[in-house]
Amino acid sequence: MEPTEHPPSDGTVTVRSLTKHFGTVRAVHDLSLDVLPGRVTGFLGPNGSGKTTTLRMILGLTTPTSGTATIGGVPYATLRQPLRTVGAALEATSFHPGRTGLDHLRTYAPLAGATDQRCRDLGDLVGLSAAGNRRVGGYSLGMRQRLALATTLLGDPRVLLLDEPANGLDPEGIRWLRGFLRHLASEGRTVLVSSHMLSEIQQSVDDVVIIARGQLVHASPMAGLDALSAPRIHLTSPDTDALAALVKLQGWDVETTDDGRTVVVRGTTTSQVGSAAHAAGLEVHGLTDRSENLEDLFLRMIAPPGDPVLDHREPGSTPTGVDA
Ligand SMILES: Nc1ncnc2c1ncn2[C@@H]1O[C@H](COP(=O)(O)OP(=O)(O)OP(=O)(O)O)[C@@H](O)[C@H]1O
Repeated sequence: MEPTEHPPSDGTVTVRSLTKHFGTVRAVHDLSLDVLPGRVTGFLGPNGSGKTTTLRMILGLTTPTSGTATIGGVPYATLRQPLRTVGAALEATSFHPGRTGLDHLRTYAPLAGATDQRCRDLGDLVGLSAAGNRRVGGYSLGMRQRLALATTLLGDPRVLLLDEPANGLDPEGIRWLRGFLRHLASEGRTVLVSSHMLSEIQQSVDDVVIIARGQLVHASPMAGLDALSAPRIHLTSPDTDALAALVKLQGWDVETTDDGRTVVVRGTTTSQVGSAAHAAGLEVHGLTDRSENLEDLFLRMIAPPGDPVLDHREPGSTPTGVDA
């Protein structure tokens, strides 16, 4: 490797108030986030939520309406050796069908300063060694994804931006990808992986950024999202204030809904709350386990405002910044 143009730790991707309008379509709106080195960050959102547009703006392929995106403190366009700094895979279909996988890597190798040996090593690394001499036109979608990944690594970049890399991979392939992304982050790289499915990436990411309709709805370490989906019990009572005070006294997390009629308790079970209320002589009219799994939580976060089924937001919930 030639000397890099930034200190090794400086692979942070910083997005500030990034906005993109395509005519009347508001693709990305006032988006701010930090993607940190040494971690895998999941960039989640439903179809059309603005993930690809954001990645394209980070890569200087789409001009923002307003806001900034930098890599190691500078815009992509001003990087001296972009392919040695950032490896990006935006789609897995733009390969010449007549070329072999290995020849595809060889075509891009000079731009990234990679040797022929590195092309062969990368083919092996992504599990394409046997297929390296076959024409890409005959590759499955999963094989194309592996080839796209190998291409992003040609310049040994510090930052990887991967748009839906799990698309088309079989379960074994997804498991392989998880380990591979973790390995890349353990080498100190910044790894940003987009997906529209939480279940696809939840086991492989350290941090999670969720967007919907072009806007940030949640950003935290994965553990923060796990904590939000912790058991949740709803209690109704003629005296919610006394009930909330009792629950607080027990050391459980408590919130009261905006209408003041329901106390939401976390970190305990229905029987424990019921017993505590009974022992304190408090009247309880309703005691319901409203726990939700991670997928439900994700669906609720990305639901359109006013969705009758899904839009029952947490009391006091607001978008947060990644605070790892
Ligand atoms: N070049 C363009 N011209 C007009 N509208 C666009 C353009 N590119 C994206 N959009 C619109 O911007 C919005 C965000 O699209 P984008 O592709 O960024 O979403 P995404 O989250 O990547 O979706 P998916 O998961 O389906 O790939 C969509 O409404 C899309 O139709």
